[in-house]
Amino acid sequence: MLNVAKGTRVYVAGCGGMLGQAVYDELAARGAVIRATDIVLPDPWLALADVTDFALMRRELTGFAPELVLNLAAMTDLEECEREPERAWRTNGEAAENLGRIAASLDVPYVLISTAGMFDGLKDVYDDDEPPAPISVYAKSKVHAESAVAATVPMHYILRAGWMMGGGPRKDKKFINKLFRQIQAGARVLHVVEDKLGTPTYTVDFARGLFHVAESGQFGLYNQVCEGQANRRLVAERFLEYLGLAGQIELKVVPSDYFSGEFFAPRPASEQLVNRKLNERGLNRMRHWDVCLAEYSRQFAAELGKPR
Ligand SMILES: NC(=O)C1=CN([C@@H]2O[C@H](COP(=O)(O)OP(=O)(O)OC[C@H]3O[C@@H](n4cnc5c(N)ncnc54)[C@H](OP(=O)(O)O)[C@@H]3O)[C@@H](O)[C@H]2O)C=CC1
Ligand SMILES: Cc1cn([C@H]2C[C@H](O)[C@@H](COP(=O)(O)OP(=O)(O)O[C@H]3O[C@@H](C)C(=O)[C@@H](O)[C@H]3O)O2)c(=O)[nH]c1=O
Repeated sequence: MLNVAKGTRVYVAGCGGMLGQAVYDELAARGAVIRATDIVLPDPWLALADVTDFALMRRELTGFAPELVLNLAAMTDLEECEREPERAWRTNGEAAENLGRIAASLDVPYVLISTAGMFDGLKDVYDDDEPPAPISVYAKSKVHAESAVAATVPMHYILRAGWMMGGGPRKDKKFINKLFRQIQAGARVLHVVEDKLGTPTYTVDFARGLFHVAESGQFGLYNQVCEGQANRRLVAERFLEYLGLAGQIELKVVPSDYFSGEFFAPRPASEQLVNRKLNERGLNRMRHWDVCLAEYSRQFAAELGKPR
């Protein structure tokens, strides 16, 4: 059985983003030998490698001789995916499949990160075995990745995350940092939707859980989200509270139509997941999202105190 510890060789594609930071930190804490690559290089421990270049990735992986391959690389801006569907398809779909094939040819396990956002949202909560019904280019590309990897890579783990929170003010590209940037710019009112339901997922917990699953030898597809469920308004409310700004900044609830210009990609009304399989197999290491948000918010509170 794989034990990710001192000296274990781990290749991480797409490690320059939100989740990449937490994965790198976890691997570094374990003393693993890491090759972390991306197309953006915000840190010196990253090297350049584009996952859509099959020949390059084959050289990368063969040369490094990993014991485990993680693929975090994706286009995660849903609007960009709608605008550039071919690039989204190549990056999120085809490249995920190709990396899996290379890992399989090297006879090592492959971890692919997938998303809660691949359902039509007509149900309230989705467990691991619900058939996907993607409604956006992003979601369709991720469904392709899931099914191709499941069909062609024997030693695969596919882990589905929900609304990701992580990476801090420097790397977080999603809801928390989008709110924070408005706060930093002096907003006294934040407009937030209540008609989108999801399961926040803290990258720190996700990374720890990922290695726990990858060490289990129980290959397959898993939902891996924080405990509890939420809507965007609730997350914003708790975030303001943890920043000590409740009462100072107004939260105005608006329908999703309010954002139809900025966030024009279709998003399901619900992308709430439950970790049924992780629970059944005793592999669930995820805390409640609110506990995680309290912890995560400290990075933003510290930033508020700094001179700009
Ligand atoms: N963020 C979220 O809310 C969620 C994310 N996920 C999944 O989690 C995984 C990790 O994403 P996350 O860290 O959150 O998002 P990020 O966008 O922060 O990280 C993804 C990284 O992949 C990079 N990337 C894009 N294209 C390529 C390429 N061709 N070759 C190599 N790297 C590339 C991105 O660079 P660049 O910034 O230039 O695009 C980025 O640095 C992804 O598979 C994503 O689909 C699942 C659910 C929710
Ligand atoms: C900035 C802002 C957004 N919103 C809402 C509108 C919209 O529904 C949503 C957009 O925020 P985000 O960009 O964080 O969310 P989004 O792009 O929907 O996040 C998705 O990312 C990809 C990668 C996934 O895999 C999905 O599962 C999902 O997590 O938040 C507000 O309500 N108020 C605001 O001030």
